[in-house]
Amino acid sequence: MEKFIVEGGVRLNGEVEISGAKNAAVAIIPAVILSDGPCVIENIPNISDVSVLFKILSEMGAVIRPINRSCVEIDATRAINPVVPYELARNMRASYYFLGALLGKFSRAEVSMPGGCDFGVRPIDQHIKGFESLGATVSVDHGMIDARAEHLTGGHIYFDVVSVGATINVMLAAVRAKGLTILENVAKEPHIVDLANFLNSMGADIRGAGTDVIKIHGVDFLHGTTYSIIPDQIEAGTYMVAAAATMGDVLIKNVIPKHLESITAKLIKAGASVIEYDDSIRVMRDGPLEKISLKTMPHPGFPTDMQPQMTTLLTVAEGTSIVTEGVWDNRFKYVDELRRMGAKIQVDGKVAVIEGVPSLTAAPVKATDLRAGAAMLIAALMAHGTTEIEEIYHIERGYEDIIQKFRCLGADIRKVELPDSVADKAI
Ligand SMILES: CC(=O)N[C@H]1[C@@H](OP(=O)(O)OP(=O)(O)OC[C@H]2O[C@@H](n3ccc(=O)[nH]c3=O)[C@H](O)[C@@H]2O)O[C@H](CO)[C@@H](O)[C@@H]1O
Ligand SMILES: C=C(OP(=O)(O)O)C(=O)O
Repeated sequence: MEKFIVEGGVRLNGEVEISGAKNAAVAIIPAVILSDGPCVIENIPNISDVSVLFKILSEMGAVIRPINRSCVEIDATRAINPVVPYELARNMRASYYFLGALLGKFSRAEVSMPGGCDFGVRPIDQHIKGFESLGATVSVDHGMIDARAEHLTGGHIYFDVVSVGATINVMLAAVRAKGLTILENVAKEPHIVDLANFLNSMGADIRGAGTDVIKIHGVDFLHGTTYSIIPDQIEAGTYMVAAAATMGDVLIKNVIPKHLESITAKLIKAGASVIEYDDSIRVMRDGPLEKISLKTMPHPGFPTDMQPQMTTLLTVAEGTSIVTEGVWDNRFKYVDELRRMGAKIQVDGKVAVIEGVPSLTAAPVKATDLRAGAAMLIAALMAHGTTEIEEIYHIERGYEDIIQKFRCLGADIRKVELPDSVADKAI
């Protein structure tokens, strides 16, 4: 068992470099299957979700050649087995992008139901609706999703809900389909635009990514490409909140400030100072935190993947803050962990009412999911005393070198590995 041990109370100070975006990387890596040539992908984050995707690709017959720490060449042109093994796919959400990519290339895909963070039900009806509109037949049996078609043809799909995953999956399937596909009510997140840019760099014809309507003219051939993934909006936002939470002064480098605007606006409202540069952003705080209200929304609204970090910051704001989760039904599970640290939070369905306390105190806590884990780290940095965080594998799904990055900012954090026998006795 591995844990993080954090001594709280240090003001973060210095510079941190943001890695490539997890949620763009996990779409772009499966998308390489669509290419008729090898692709070089730069700015790949070194996180466990990416390692799992590489394992899946290798098992399917692709050749992955590391060029340096954040750059690989992927040649998926050799025999690709259109079945994604259950044991790997169920570990993460984005494994289901192999459905769209395999269907788009071979008109056949068999992929296990995906895993990912547990926010209650995470349906895939909109993905299925999209595939069916392109002419595929989809069935779900024994935990495997089977999608197949004679050949895919363009379709007109109006999504019932704005879904990042469905937008990406149907885009992948449509890129080589015959004719025109129109997707309406699509997600507009930066990673949607990044995937479209990647596919277009291989010769796809996708227009409108980043707006509500995406139009895709199917093409017969996609050539290899070299492409650099955008910086991670959520990793950057996490360090922004950590700087504000610890009364720090941190320059966050390799970011796209436009992607951070909704986070910047809320931090300023809560009492932090934020200065934007071309590709970096500086966050400072030397006064008290003030209560705010926020609601998470699809992009360009405040991102749900920043909700736990921001809620954690507000535990020590003066007054009562209100955070409404507008995307997921059940994304406040981590609140019980914050309560162990002295936070005063009442949750009623999708609304959390946070009554600010003067400070948090250290306690043993666990990461209940990826961003909840990041929130525990922020809480631990704010708290008096030594906090131990368990189940850190969630955090490692999406944050590259998080310990080293926080240490460079002055944090006192270490990772310890307990032999299972010691861990068992401790339970
Ligand atoms: C790998 C990845 O990129 N994960 C992100 C992606 O997840 P993911 O792509 O799974 O999230 P979606 O955007 O699809 O989900 C948004 C909402 O739509 C609903 N829905 C979704 C699909 C569907 O077929 N039917 C349906 O009803 C969901 O229950 C949820 O309430 O976007 C979420 C919302 O920004 C983020 O929290 C996740 O970090
Ligand atoms: C929820 C997230 O990821 P996933 O969809 O991969 O579980 C996330 O990145 O915060």
